[in-house]
Amino acid sequence: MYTQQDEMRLYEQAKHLLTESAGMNAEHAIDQLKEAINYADWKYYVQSNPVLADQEYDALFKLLKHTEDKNPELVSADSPTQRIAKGISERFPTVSHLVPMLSLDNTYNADDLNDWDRKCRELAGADVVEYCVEPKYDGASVSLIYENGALSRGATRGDGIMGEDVTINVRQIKSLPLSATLVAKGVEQIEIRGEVVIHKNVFEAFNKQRIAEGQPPLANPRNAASGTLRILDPAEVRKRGLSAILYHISDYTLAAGTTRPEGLDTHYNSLQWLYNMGFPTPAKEMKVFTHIDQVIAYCSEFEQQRDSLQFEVDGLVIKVNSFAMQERMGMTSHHPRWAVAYKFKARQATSKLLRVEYQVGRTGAITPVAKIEPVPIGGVTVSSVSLFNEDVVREKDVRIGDTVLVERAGDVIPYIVKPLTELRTGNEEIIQFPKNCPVCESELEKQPEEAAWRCININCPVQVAERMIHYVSKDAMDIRNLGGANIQKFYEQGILTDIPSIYTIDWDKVRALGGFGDKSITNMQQAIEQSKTQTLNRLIFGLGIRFVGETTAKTLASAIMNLRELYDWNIDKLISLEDIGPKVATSVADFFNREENRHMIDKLDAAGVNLVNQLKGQQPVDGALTGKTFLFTGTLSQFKRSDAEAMVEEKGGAILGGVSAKLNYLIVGEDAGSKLEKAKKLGTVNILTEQEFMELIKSVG
Ligand SMILES: NC(=O)c1ccc[n+]([C@@H]2O[C@H](COP(=O)([O-])OP(=O)(O)OC[C@H]3O[C@@H](n4cnc5c(N)ncnc54)[C@H](O)[C@@H]3O)[C@@H](O)[C@H]2O)c1
Ligand SMILES: [Zn+2]
Repeated sequence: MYTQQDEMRLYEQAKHLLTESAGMNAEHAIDQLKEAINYADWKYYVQSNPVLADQEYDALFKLLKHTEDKNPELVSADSPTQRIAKGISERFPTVSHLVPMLSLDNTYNADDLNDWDRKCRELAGADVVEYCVEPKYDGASVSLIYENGALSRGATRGDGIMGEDVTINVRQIKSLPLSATLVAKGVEQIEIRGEVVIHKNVFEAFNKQRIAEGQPPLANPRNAASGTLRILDPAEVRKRGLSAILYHISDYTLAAGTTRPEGLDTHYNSLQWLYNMGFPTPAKEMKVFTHIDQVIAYCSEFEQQRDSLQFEVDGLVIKVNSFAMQERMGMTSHHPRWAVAYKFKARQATSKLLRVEYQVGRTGAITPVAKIEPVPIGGVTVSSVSLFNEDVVREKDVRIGDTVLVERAGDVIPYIVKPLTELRTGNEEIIQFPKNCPVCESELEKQPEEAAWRCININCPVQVAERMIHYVSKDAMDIRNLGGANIQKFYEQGILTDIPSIYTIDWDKVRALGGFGDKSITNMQQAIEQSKTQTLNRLIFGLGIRFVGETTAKTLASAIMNLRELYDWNIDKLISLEDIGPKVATSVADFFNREENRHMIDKLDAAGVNLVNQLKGQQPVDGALTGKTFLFTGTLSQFKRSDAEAMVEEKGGAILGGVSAKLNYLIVGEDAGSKLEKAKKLGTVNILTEQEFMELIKSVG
């Protein structure tokens, strides 16, 4: 349909229109906009592979609408503002909708909503209009027909008049009832509309799989849902686990002599009515308000929770609640006048990848960072995006000069969803990973089973600084006041050189730097002094041995009396400890074999830092949990893992490093993996949720 040249030209045209359409002659602007929007629609609806971010598309659409409003004589019947997008592929038979399936009008802020409310009340001829507000699910719309109580047809929206008949795929959606007690209510036929969606977790797993198979990841759950709904193999559709949420009754026929079922008077009641029959509707999520101010307040409140929802929601839909009023208000050829979408702040944008920089971390791992043309996304300007490691660069096949789709969702750091390969000119450069450390020039190394290239020079300046920052961090030696910024500064000035030098800081030099008051110096000195008596496990963690996290550090600490004992531990002996596998054992043995590390430990010892396990040899705490063993797995949401472990230990319980016959309790958070599986297989472990764990702790007092 479009050649690659067309694609490149139209993309450039779209970008150009977004920034420079102001001075254009209206007729020319309209032609260009129509062309660009038609192209974006085709990519989006037919190929399920958008080239523009939604807000870019919406901005073009608005521009077209605005230009046409000012020049009504230039509006043509084929304008995207006059119809629903082209959404029909040739894969499925087409069917007509009983009632046109329209799009929604969009609003982006309180002003837009106020305008809409004013128009609404005018059209409805009422001072007060009741509004029903519900989530705008980001998926693919479907129309379902139930005849004599049974699901008889499922269709996509298509162009709004005709859709694709995807009945067989719709039947694979487990949350949709194949039959319902409609006949008993006198309903012979009903058309219900809703959104086919994909759970965020399912989407993530699906994209991982695609990447593993060498395919580009999909841009968002919406494209995944609409793509899946149009796969030709129903078994595959079933496997992908689609869900559906129904939000509208568009048509119904009653059996002769039946009166309208109670509930079919307002939107709110109709969705409750469906819900009570077993249909998945937003019955629990929707809210009714009588004033637009309440609607506006609810919209901004709801936007805050967007990340905690199971499904992607890109806004809220506000609907006039009364069916009689809806009828009076009618629709345009594009959208009903009685409903409007309030769209959340955009999270995606397209930009150009300018170059790649390489950062060196504490363990020497090299992280490629893409520098992109700055773009605003969700309220901040993004110009740097991590590419994580070489594998990710290769999997996504991003190149310098590529146009890339960037996403920034909530607290998640921005990432590149995909390069827009259809826009390549041929001048893009494959990203060449450096062979040498960008800081110290040492040759980089990569273990076959690892994703990251590393600088293994222990004296590499960035690593030295990062190691100190880790050493003082809260979960390690907890030296407050001496944070990352100070360490960086002292290191640059030669006041700090390595971890032991923290204990021999020349405070006169610090004073000479300026900017440090007596109080802040005293605070730092005290915190450093206190760190000398920290427990051995914190010291081991603070040393920054690769693969040694807080839990492994505890395991190691509790196996010894003095840190130097580890000099003699070989890999076999280390593996005999709970939760320590060959990878960790090799790293630990290697660390303690190195002369420079032993030298560092000597210096810490000389500075008075505790190397002894003071807890060992003491009677274990006698508490309600004495003799009981615990392990935490998955992402905990109610408490920090280290705090929960401390609670167990305070009551005499022990933390194990892995699942074995010795384990009594496994506490599972979100996304628990192999440990949970193993515990289930063993059958002897008590598996607790976080809530159940808290109850257990409370019950033992
Ligand atoms: N990035 C691109 O290149 C590109 C191209 C075309 C379209 N788009 C995006 O798609 C939008 C247009 O698509 P659209 O016509 O589907 O409009 P839309 O997504 O803005 O809103 C309409 C749709 O919302 C859905 N919806 C979800 N929850 C709903 C609820 N509770 N009640 C009613 N409807 C609900 C329905 O499927 C309905 O058709 C554009 O605004 C743009 O954001 C993007
Ligand atoms: Zn280096």
